[in-house]
Amino acid sequence: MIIDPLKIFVTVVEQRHFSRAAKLLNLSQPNVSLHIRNLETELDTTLFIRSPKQVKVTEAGEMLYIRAKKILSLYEEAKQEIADQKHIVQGTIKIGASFTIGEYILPRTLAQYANEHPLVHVEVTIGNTEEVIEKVRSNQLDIGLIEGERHDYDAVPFMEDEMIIIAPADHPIAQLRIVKPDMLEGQTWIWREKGSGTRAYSDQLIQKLDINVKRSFIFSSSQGIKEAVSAGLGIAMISKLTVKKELQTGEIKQIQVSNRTFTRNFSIIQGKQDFVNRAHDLFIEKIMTIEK
Ligand SMILES: O=S([O-])[O-]
Repeated sequence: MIIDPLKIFVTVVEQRHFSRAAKLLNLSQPNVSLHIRNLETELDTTLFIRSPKQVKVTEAGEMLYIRAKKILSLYEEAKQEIADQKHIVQGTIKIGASFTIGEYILPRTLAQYANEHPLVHVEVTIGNTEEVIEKVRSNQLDIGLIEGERHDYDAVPFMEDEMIIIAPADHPIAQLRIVKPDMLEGQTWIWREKGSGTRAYSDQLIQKLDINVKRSFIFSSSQGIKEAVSAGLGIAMISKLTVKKELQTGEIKQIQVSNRTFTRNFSIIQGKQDFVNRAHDLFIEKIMTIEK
């Protein structure tokens, strides 16, 4: 089939090396060379300038490479459509999730999804909200699960999340049943890094409550924040989902600010792929129906 030589050709171009390509493809080097020679004969041109260290792609090779990538991608689409017609759910989906979603929501949802669709391969990348958005925008990821709502990326909310202020168990404000907003004045805060949904929410809150921060520390994970608060470093705003256990054990305390509750949404964004497979659609359906 023409697809195999094209796959081999594309791999040699990308690796700039016959033996590296052969290794990646699990073929012998003579086999790879034979396929390339056959292609050259068929097209009556030279595709590579060979040297012992590297191969250089000729102009004709560059032209073929661009078309070969398109042919291979169309072929994958056709394969997927045929499988979809037969109701076989397969393929790969690349999902990006913020830390809170990736560590506290996605594993359970994914376990159910993987059970229901055993032929789907899922790759998960965890990063902060801005990193996930950037990867979806540049098509490195198919789906992004982010914190907050981003109208600029057609984000669709799928779940509400409660944010709370936490303090070390022996902190003076942790001893009060209700804390007035002005009692949060002049505290030491532990923040997530800029770019995270948690940080964006915390910044808005500090602004809204119009309070001064005495000192702040930055941690780039929820785990780091929990540990820092429980060690007595300061107070923090965080998703309640991430501290359920610690609240139960009493290691850290939730601060009730007047009669306020703080909520935000988790949202889903999708890349602009030309072709969306059924595995992808079913995953979106699963996320949209997560038990709240
Ligand atoms: O990981 S976050 O908070 O965007």
